[in-house]
Amino acid sequence: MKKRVFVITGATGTGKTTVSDYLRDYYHMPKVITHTTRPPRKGEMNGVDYYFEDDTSFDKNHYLEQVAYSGYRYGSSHEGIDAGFEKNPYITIVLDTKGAITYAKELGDEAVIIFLTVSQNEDLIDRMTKRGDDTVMLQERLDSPEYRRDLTLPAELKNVAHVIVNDDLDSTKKKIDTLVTEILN
Ligand SMILES: Nc1ncnc2c1ncn2[C@@H]1O[C@H](COP(=O)(O)OP(=O)(O)OP(=O)(O)O)[C@@H](O)[C@H]1O
Ligand SMILES: Nc1nc2c(ncn2[C@@H]2O[C@H](COP(=O)(O)O)[C@@H](O)[C@H]2O)c(=O)[nH]1
Repeated sequence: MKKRVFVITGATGTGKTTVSDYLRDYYHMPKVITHTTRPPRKGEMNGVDYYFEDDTSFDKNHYLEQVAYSGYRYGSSHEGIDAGFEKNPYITIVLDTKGAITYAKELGDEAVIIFLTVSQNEDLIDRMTKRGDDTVMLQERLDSPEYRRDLTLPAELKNVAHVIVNDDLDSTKKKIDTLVTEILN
């Protein structure tokens, strides 16, 4: 059985975590917990949503890739990926588009890249506000080059990523079901 990592990418608020949680809950794909220096949002837990790090502890891990996003550091560790694959041949991870490009290059067709987008970018602000994002951090994020960059499918992922418009969650789940069936059979 060929190993696969389902990489969910796209702009903030497009629903990457929601889709990755769906793959974990309905397809029993272990979710790779990544590392960040960003402070936790309300309700987020260390070891569940992220490994929350400071600059010193962040540097102690061994990363397949790491990025800066809106002023904070994020990275996916070899240890986290290996731990996922020890449990199951199919795993899932949430990454920005820079990370997704690295996965596509490093892992080839072992990485199944799913790029999420929405029809109206304004909806993303609404979603993040409803999610309870801190207003100052939200504004910083909207002003960041990474946020703007991830609104568009990068050239490196054209003809590589499966693009899903996540306006309606039920229809997104159906598209994910079709894709998973296609890849796993
Ligand atoms: N199709 C949808 N319609 C409306 N709300 C949605 C939809 N999909 C997800 N959401 C909601 O939008 C919010 C953002 O979703 P989520 O946290 O999954 O996004 P994300 O891409 O992981 O964001 P980030 O990159 O900032 O972590 C959540 O509150 C989620 O419940
Ligand atoms: N390249 C990587 N991107 C990551 C990683 N962990 C999370 N992310 C992405 O960062 C942004 C911001 O995340 P948020 O939780 O602060 O909203 C988002 O696009 C995530 O997908 C990682 O290890 N590597």
